[in-house]
Amino acid sequence: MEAKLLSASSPPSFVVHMGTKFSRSSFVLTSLTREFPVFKLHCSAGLSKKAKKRVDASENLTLKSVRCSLIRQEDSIIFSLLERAQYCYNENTYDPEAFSMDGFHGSLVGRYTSSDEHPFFPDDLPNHVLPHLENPQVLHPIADTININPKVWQMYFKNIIPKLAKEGDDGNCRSTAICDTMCLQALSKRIHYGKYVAECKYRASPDDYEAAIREQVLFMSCIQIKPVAGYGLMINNLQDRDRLMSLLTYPLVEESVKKRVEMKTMTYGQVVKDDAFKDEEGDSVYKIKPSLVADIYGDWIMPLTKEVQVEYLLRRLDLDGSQGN
Ligand SMILES: O=C(O)C(=O)C[C@]1(C(=O)O)C=C[C@@H](O)C=C1
Repeated sequence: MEAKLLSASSPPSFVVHMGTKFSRSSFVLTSLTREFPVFKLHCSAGLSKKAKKRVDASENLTLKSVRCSLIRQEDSIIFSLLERAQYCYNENTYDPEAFSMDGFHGSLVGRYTSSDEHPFFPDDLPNHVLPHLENPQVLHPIADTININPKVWQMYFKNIIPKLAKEGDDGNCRSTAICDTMCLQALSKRIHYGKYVAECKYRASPDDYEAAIREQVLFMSCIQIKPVAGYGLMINNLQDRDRLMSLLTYPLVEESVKKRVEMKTMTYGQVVKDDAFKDEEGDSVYKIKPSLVADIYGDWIMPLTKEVQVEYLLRRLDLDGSQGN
């Protein structure tokens, strides 16, 4: 991958070019505020008319296979966090005024066409560069309307970066932008996998889920439509309100996820060179605190994954009674 840090005058921004043999495209990181920088994606190349239809036939939708995918994604998340942790906060990365380049309009190789990728800026998407890869429709079509990336973005810059990156500036704005992109994409993908998890759970126990979904939808309509007259009904449904969440929550699985990511972070993040890299007591030195990643999973990644599951399930039944797949 060719990577260059460029800058634009309109709008001023950070840019990473990613060239492939098919196209030359790039990625722009701009910032509206210091806390919550803004990525912008553009792409100029178009689809070839002769391109063959590409279909992904590899899907295997069972809770076991989806959980295997979540486990594999832990590696991407841990590695991208480890990469990001080597740089300081680097405020300039997020400052649209810090660099400028006349007439630049950046773009990134076509992403977000797959059902397991979610754009951070859906209104500003580039044209596809590569022929579209069709995924089998395994989710209810309502899945396309669920995108909680604004929360992922906020969580990353507000809750993860301050704990992950040292304060200060080491001048590596380009690498910082690339690492942020990798982290955000890995986190977003993992969290939105909640749609697949939810679909598996629904298919395994449709009656239980349907009852819990209907109760929750009823509870929500009570709050919205009859906050006072429906008070008694609300109290009854209050007990049911969390039924959907408790149905899809597996505390033991969550504990083992946290334990596993902590162990993986110890393994992948251990500084392995010679004794010089051990601290005074001779203990191992880690690039990031292993418990930090376990905490990020426990406090953010798994709760947001569950939020996606709830969002999906609430829309999974349409109220006319017709269902998806
Ligand atoms: O594995 C599941 O059943 C999931 O729903 C995924 C997940 C997770 O985010 O890792 C979320 C909720 C469960 O309590 C356990 C794990």
